[in-house]
Amino acid sequence: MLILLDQDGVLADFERGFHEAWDTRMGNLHPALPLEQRRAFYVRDDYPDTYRNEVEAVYHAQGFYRDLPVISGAIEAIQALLEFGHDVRICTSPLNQYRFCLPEKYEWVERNLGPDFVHRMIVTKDKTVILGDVLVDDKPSVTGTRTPAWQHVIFDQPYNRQADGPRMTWENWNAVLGTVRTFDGKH
Ligand SMILES: Nc1ncnc2c1ncn2[C@H]1C[C@H](O)[C@@H](COP(=O)(O)O)O1
Ligand SMILES: [Mg+2]
Repeated sequence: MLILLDQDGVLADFERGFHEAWDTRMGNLHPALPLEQRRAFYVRDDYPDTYRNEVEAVYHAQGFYRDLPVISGAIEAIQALLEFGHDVRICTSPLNQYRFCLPEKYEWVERNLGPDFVHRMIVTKDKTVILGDVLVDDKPSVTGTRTPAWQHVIFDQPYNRQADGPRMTWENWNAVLGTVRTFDGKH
């Protein structure tokens, strides 16, 4: 299978990175919301409007994307997927404020998956134009200009539990991906 893996919220722990950076900068005024209480996909939508600039300043800051921790189990699962013979690519959308986000996404992949994996990165604002059998993504609804070729498998996070469809974690990935149909109609 051609497997597209989203980066933030699937491989890189955006939530933990945000939580720690927010508590360092702003914790004395408004403690970070515990992950289990996050409900909106965009973190800014779970904080009071008055803090919108401060929320954005956290993930616009230099070093934020580069230093995100790895989601537990992701690296081992990718190695296993490659050993099974799957074609694994990272499919990620940069922020419009791309100055630090874009190069740091590449740095993150080089640091955590090795320099060869950088060749497997697909950076796009519209994931629906990318070919694949499956897109594993934490966003509850991935939309764009086309009808996607891939099947969306939701990577389980507290803020996407309202969405229907197959859900994956780095514990159950083998069973969930086993249910995905490929372009040829084969499992
Ligand atoms: N939970 C989020 N809140 C705010 N912004 C987010 C969140 N998750 C991702 N983003 C931003 C930052 C990323 O650069 C892009 C999407 O990245 P992707 O690798 O496609 O998940 O959106
Ligand atoms: Mg994501």
